Amino acid sequence: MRKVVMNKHNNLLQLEEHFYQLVDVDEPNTFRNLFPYEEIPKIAFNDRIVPHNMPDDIWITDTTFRDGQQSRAPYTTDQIVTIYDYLHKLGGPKGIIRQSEFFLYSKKDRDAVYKCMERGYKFPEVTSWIRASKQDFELVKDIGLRETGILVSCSDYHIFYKMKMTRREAMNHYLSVIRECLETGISPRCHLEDITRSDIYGFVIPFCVELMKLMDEYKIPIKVRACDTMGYGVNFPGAVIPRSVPGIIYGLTTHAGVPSELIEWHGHNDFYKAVTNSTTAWLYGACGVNCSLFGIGERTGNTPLEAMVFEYAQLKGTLDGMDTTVITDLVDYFEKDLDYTLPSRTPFAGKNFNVTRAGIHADGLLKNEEIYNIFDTEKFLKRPALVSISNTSGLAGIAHWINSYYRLPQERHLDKNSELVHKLKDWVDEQYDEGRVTVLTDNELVVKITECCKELGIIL
Ligand SMILES: CC(C)C(=O)C(=O)O
Repeated sequence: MRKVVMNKHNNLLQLEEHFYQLVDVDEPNTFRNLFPYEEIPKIAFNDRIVPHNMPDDIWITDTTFRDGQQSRAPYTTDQIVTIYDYLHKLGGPKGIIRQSEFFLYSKKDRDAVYKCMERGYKFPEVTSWIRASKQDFELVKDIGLRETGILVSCSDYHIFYKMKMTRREAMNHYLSVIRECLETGISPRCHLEDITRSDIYGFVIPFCVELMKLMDEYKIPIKVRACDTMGYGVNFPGAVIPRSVPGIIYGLTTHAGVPSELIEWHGHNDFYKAVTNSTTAWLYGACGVNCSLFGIGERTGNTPLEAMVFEYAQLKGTLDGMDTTVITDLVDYFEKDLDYTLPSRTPFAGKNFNVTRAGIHADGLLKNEEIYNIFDTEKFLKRPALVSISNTSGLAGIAHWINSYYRLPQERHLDKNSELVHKLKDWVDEQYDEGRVTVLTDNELVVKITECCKELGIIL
C-alpha cells in the first residue's frame, strides 16, 4: 500500500511504500545492547533528528486514582471526591486537566466514580481502567462512561515472558479485545505498556496501524497511551528508539497515522526523567501527558501533575485558567488529612521548595526576592519565599525570616541593623557554638523572638 505523509501545513513529507508489517520473531528481542541487565542500561545514538511538532492544544490527564493508588494505601471514597474537586479547580474552566481515570474493580471503586460523576463537572472527565473482558465493557457502559483504558503490553519482555505468547498471538488477542470494546460502543484507550523496550517498527507501529483501521471501521476514537513503564525513555536529540521519546511519538504520528489528539505519554521517574520526557512528548506531537498528583505512583512514581502545570505555562506562555494555588491546598490536604508528607525539597510543593538557607543567599533575597526565588511563589502558590535559620543564616537571613514569618508590611520591615535581629543572631550563634547541628524550628524562633521583644519593648 502506498502511504502519503503530509505535515500539518499540508506539505508532502514522504511518499513511501507502507510496509510496517508485524515482525513475528521466534525469540524475544530484549534489546540486550541497550538493556544488558547486569550492567547499567545504555543510551545509544544514531543522530537521526526528529522535528518539533507541538500540537496547538496540549493537555494533562490524571492517574492519581489508578497508577497513583496502585502504589499506596487506597483512598476512601470521600478522599477521592475531595481530590477530584481539587483537580477540577486546578485544571480551570478550559479543562487543561482533561480526564482522570478510576478503577472499577470493587463496589468502593464504583461508588467513588458515581460520586465524582454526580459533581457534574465537564473536566476532568471520569474514565475507567478495567480488566479487558466483555463483562467489564458492559459495566463501563452501564456506569455511563465513554472511554476505558485497556492494557496492551507491547515489549517482548511482556509478550514472551509474562503472557507467554508470540507477537502475532498477542496482537490478535489485543485486536479482538479492542473490537469487543468497540462493539459495546466504548472508546478504547490502549495502554502500550513498556513501549521504551519494545520493537517500535516490528510491533508497535503495525499494531497501531491496525488500531487506526478499527477506528475507521467503527468511527469511534481509539487512543494510544505510550507507557514508559520502567522510565527508560530519553529526550536527547539523536538517541535511538525504543528509548527515544521523540522517535516514538514521531513513529506513532507519521508512520502509524495516529492523530496527536489521540496520543498520550505516560512516564515513570526511575531515571529522574518523568517530567522532561512528558514535556518532550508534547513537543514532538502528543496532545496528552498522563500524570499523578505529586508523582505518587509505582516505584519512583509517575510524572508529577503539578510539574506539568508549570511546564504547560512555560511552553504556552499562559496558565489558560489553571488555578495553581490549588496545588498548595492539595499539599495541605495530603499532609493533614492523608498523613502524607512530601519530601521537603519537592519542587512547587515540598516544605522547603522556596526556602533559602545560606546567609549569603538570604542577603540577596532580602535585597530583591527575585534573586533567589523562581517566580512570585506567593502569587501562584500562596507560598512566600522564605529563609530558614541555621549557623550560616547571617543577620540578613534572620531579618528576612522575621519579616516573612510575621508578614510585616514593607514599611515595618526589619533590616540587618535592627536591634532585635542582632539579639536573635547572638542567640542563634550561641546555639551552634554549643554544638547544635540541626536547623532551628519555627517554634523555637517564635519563643525566643517573643522573649527578645519583651526585653526590648517591641511589638511585631
Ligand atoms: C500498567 C501500565 C498501563 C502502566 O501504568 C505503565 O505502563 O506504567
